[in-house]
Amino acid sequence: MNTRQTKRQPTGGVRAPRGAGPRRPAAGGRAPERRPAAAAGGEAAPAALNPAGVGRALLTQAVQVLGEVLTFAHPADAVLSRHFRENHALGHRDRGFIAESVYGVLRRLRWLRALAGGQTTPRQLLLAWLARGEGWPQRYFDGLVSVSERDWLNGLRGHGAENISLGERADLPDWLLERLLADGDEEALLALAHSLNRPAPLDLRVNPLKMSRDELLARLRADGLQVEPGVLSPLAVRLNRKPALQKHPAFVDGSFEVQDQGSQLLAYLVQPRRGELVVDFCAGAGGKTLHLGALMRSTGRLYAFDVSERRLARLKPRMARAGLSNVHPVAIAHENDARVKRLAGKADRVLVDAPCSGLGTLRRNPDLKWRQTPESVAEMTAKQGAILAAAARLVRPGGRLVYATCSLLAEENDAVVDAFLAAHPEFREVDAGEVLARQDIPVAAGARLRLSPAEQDTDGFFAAVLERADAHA
Ligand SMILES: C[S@@+](CC[C@H](N)C(=O)[O-])C[C@H]1O[C@@H](n2cnc3c(N)ncnc32)[C@H](O)[C@@H]1O
Repeated sequence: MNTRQTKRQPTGGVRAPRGAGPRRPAAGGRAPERRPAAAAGGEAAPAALNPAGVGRALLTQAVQVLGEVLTFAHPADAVLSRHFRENHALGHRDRGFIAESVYGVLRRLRWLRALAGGQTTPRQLLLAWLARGEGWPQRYFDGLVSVSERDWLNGLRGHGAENISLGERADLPDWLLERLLADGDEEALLALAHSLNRPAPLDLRVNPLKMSRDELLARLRADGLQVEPGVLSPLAVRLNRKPALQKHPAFVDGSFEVQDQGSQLLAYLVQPRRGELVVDFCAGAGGKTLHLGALMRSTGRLYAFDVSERRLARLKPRMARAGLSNVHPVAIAHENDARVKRLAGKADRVLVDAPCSGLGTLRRNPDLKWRQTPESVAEMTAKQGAILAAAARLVRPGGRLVYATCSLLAEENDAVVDAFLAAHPEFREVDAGEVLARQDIPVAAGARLRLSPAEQDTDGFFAAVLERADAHA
């Protein structure tokens, strides 16, 4: 189940430095500066480090973590977080090397296996990633690998793209490839797959109750950060790097949150007004709740439902930091809980940010493509239909219901909405693109919002806006 960009990141920052601090050879083949011994976190001596600053011990550690991640028993970010907690003396760059290597292999796993051929060990996958994905020249491996590994790596370097299947080039399992290729456009599929294999940028959402976007931009620039206003969401700020921001005074005082720009558009589809009764049905740790509460200027009542008490517990300090007094977190047992039914027909607006496969967030969670299965997706779609139907009962006549996922699969998106509309003639669909255009949000969204990293450089999102007929209509 996916909770999107609300997770604390494995390296200890608000966002992971996936893709930060490159250890590739610099352009022209110049090796990066050797870092000081003190930054090596656990390495024996600077002499043991290669020009990329990696020694045998660090490489072995990365292989060990990768081996655990590749069992797919736990999400990759949880495995990494645990490893870093247990090895708290590890320096920032070493954490970066381990996290980037693990995510690099996860992103390109099928391609790496095709290059390496046959059964591959985690160590072989990691070495193949460094040689072919990161572009390490042979001399970087001196002292790190055995003679036979060196010969094996040399063999890999000559391996081209011939005889590589579409699934290997796209780095997707066959079942997912088939679903995403439903319209047969291989070029579009590869563009999407490649965009999903790039690390995501870091987006912030300014809290309009605390400061304006221009103020936040000025403040971050004064701190030497390169920031730009987001092009989609009126509250978004995009950074070109991923600094650890959780101790930044403007984060601590609730002036901003970390939130993907695509995710920010969902609150504008709900479009809550001051004084209304609004329900965030699957609130989790409150990524969207905080945005909705701020758009309501902390007035009215905003219920934050979720079946996970643990996630709702993470919402509480965030609400306090954001200065919101209109949010009411409610842990429910299931979508038909009595605490839900009490609000039947009373809500002005309901958001269903449904539990989903999370396949739109592969830039951040590349292991999901290997962890999800057709069976897990089928289970999810049944749940989504049940949650949407239960949430719809809360909507008052004339009220609005927004269904959203961060999935790219039609069965979790259009199929759920189409089935709902067929069974609920009292609801009609409203054009999502028009709802956004009326708020001066320039997204060529279409009747149903569809965002993808290939098109908008956001996570993959889907949303449909539904309205219940007025009692007098
Ligand atoms: C995509 S996540 C929500 C993310 C959240 N809205 C945010 O912006 O951070 C889906 C959430 O649905 C919750 N969930 C799963 N089954 C549910 C149910 N039957 N009723 C309500 N929430 C449910 C999960 O616990 C999870 O937190």
